[in-house]
Amino acid sequence: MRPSDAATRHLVRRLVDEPERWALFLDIDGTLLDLAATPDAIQVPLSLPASLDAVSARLGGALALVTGRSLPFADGLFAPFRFPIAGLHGAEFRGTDGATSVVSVTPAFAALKQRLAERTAWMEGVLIEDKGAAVAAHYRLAPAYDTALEKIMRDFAEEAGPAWVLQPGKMVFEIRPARADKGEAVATYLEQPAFAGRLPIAIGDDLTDETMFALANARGGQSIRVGSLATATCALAKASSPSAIRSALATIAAAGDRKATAAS
Ligand SMILES: O=P(O)(O)OC[C@H]1O[C@H](O[C@H]2O[C@H](CO)[C@@H](O)[C@H](O)[C@H]2O)[C@H](O)[C@@H](O)[C@@H]1O
Ligand SMILES: [Mg+2]
Repeated sequence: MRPSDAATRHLVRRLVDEPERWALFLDIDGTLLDLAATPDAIQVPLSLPASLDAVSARLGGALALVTGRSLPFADGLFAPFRFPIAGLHGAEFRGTDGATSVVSVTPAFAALKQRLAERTAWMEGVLIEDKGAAVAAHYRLAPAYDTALEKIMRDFAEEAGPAWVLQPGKMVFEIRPARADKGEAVATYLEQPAFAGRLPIAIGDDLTDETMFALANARGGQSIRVGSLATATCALAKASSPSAIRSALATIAAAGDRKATAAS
C-alpha cells in the first residue's frame, strides 16, 4: 500500500530518511482508527499494533499515543504492545519509564456522573461514556440534541468546578480534567529520554488536538490534521483519512524491515 496524499508522503520520507530527528505523537479516534457510530464500535485493524511497534522501534521509542480515551482503554486497543500514552486528553500520563500518573475520581465527580446519566436518560440515542475521571456525552446517534446537550454539559462542567473543563469534539461534549491538555502532554514527553532533542510531529483530527498542533509548530516540528472538520485549525498540513495514516505507518514499518534485512 502507498500513502495517498502529500502530507503522508512527506511523513513517510521524514521518518524513513531521518528517524533520529523526529518524535511522533498520534491521536487515536479519527486518526489511527476510523470513526464509528458509538465509542465501542471502533475496529482496530489487525496489522496496526505491530505497525506502531515497528515505527516506534525505528524512532528509538519516540512514539506516543495522545488520546481522549482513558489510558487503560487505549492500552487494550494495542495489546500486547505498551506504548507511552497520555489519556483523557493529556490528564493521564505514562512516560517512557512506565511511570504512570492518573487522576482520582472524587466522590463529588462520581455523583455528578450519575446525575448526568439521569438528566440525559430521556434523550434517545444520547450515549454517556464513563471514563473514570472524565465523562463524555455522545450525540452521533441523536444529532438533534446537539444544542440541548451542550447546555446540559456546560452546566455540569461548571458544577464540577475548576478541576474539570468542557471539551467539545466530534458529535460529543466531554467533561475532562483541567490539569493538562494534549499540548502539555507532548511538551512533557519532549523532556523524556527517547523524545528529548527531537522535533515533534503531531497528528490528530479534532479540536482537542489543536493544543498539540500548536506545540509542535512552536517547537519547529510538523502538525497534520486528518479528515475534514468545519472549524479552523493551526495544523500545517492535512491528511485525507485514518486509512492514509495507517498506510503511511505500514510503509515506514516495512522500510525498517527492509533496512534490517539488507544489513544482515
Ligand atoms: O483523542 P481521541 O483519541 O481522538 O479520542 C477522542 C474521543 O474519541 C471517541 O469519540 C469519538 O470516536 C467515537 C468512535 O469512533 C465516535 O463514535 C464519537 O462520535 C467520537 O467523538 C471516544 O469515545 C472519546 O472518549 C474520546 O475522547
Ligand atoms: Mg481524534
